[in-house]
Amino acid sequence: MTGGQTPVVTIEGLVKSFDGRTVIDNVDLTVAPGRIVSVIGQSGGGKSTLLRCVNLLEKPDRGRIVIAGEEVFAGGRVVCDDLARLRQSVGMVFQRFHLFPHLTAVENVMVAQRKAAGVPEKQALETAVRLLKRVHLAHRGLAFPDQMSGGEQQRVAIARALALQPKVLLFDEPTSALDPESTREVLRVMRELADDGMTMVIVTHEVPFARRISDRVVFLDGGRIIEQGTPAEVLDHPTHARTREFLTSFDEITDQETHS
Ligand SMILES: Nc1ncnc2c1ncn2[C@@H]1O[C@H](COP(=O)(O)OP(=O)(O)OP(=O)(O)O)[C@@H](O)[C@H]1O
Repeated sequence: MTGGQTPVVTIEGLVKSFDGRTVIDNVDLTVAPGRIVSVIGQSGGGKSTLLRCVNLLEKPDRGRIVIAGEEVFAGGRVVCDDLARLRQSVGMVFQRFHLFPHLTAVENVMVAQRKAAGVPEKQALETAVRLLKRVHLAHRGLAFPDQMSGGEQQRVAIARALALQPKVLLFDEPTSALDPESTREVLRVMRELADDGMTMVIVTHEVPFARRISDRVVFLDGGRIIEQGTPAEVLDHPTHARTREFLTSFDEITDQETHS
């Protein structure tokens, strides 16, 4: 339910193929303001491709995408006249942080604001300092990426995305390259963003985290949404055999880790 508010993300009948192989197969998805949607599923199920289509890093074959009321893809073509502006509205946090290695944390958060949004230097600096504080990195502003842990780098990447005042943040497995301590730090920041009302779509293998944070969980398999619902519906009472299989394999991995 969107409660009458314009959805931040609307996807209708999305189709994407690579080399004649369909990897997103007629997907519909709506994300209302302030909602957290987690997308789970087996490797290769199309989760990253789905996210990358939302901000048109991948061009879909068919379907319709509307971001905050503005149609950006329809009738098989991009209808957004300003992709840079779209990518400000639709922030993305990747598995590997993609920071500039020759820039400090502060500079990494400033650079997108300066280049993409033309923000004056003083204002970009103030925003960077404020956002590094928000991700609990006030003390690391002058560090370069290779002097930071993976969790610190990922939090800088989150601050960088926030600096462009996105309407929605897309997270593509943000913790899968991190150790447990770094994972905890990043998940804490994501939970705080959720508490502050940020709209988020999260592709994750962290099922317990998805359960805690999400309003809705979507199970994507073979490019199709097999089922979706509240975390309790999808994770505790899955109706589809593929979802049950996925969750069982996940439980087995967790058990092995717990007992090793
Ligand atoms: N640029 C590309 N060219 C060709 N095939 C691609 C491309 N990107 C993705 N694919 C294929 O599309 C399918 C879906 O990939 P995708 O990365 O979206 O899945 P995923 O669910 O995110 O997987 P994972 O959990 O392993 O990241 C895979 O079979 C993948 O090999």
